[in-house]
Amino acid sequence: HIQGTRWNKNVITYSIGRYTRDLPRNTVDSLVESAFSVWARASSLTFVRSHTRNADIMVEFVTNEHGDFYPFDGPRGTLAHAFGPGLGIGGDTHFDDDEYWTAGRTGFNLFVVAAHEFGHALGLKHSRNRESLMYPTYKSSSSANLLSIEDVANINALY
Ligand SMILES: COc1ccc(S(=O)(=O)[C@H](CC(=O)O)C(F)F)cc1
Ligand SMILES: [Zn+2]
Ligand SMILES: [Zn+2]
Repeated sequence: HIQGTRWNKNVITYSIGRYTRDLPRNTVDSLVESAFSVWARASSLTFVRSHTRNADIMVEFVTNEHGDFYPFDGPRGTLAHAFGPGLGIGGDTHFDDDEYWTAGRTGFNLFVVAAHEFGHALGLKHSRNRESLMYPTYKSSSSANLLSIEDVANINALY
C-alpha cells in the first residue's frame, strides 16, 4: 500500500459503500462513526460522513477478489485492510465479509477492527505493545476507549 504518510487536512470525509448482512445498516453506521470518534477524541481530526463516492475514506464490506491487489481469503485469516492516506484508493478501508461481524464479543467485533483499520487509514503502523490498538493481532477488547497512551502519542506525532 504505497501511500503518503499523512492527510494534509484535519477534516476527513468518509462514506460507506457495500454493507454486511451480519448487522443492521444503522448498527454498522454507528459502529463506524464510533470507531472514527476514538481517533477524533485523541487528536485534532474531525470525521464527516458523506454519501458520495469521492469521500477520502471509502468503507466497504467485500469478499475475495474485489478490485485491488489484495484479495481477501474467506473466513478467518485476514479480517480487513486499509490503505494509507492519499488520493483515490488512499484511506479506503475494506472488511472481509466472509467473517462474521458483530457488535459484541462473538465473531469479530466491528468497532474494534474498524478502529484499528482507521489507524492505518490515518497513516499509523503496527505497534509491538500488546496494549496498543495498533498491535497486529485481534482481541475483542471490551473497553469503551481502545487507545493506549502510545496510540494517542503516535496520532498526535502525525497530526
Ligand atoms: C485489532 O484490529 C485488527 C487486528 C488484526 C487485523 S488482521 O488480522 O486482519 C491484519 C490486517 C491489519 O493488520 O490491518 C492481518 F494482517 F490481516 C485487523 C484488525
Ligand atoms: Zn481491498
Ligand atoms: Zn493492522
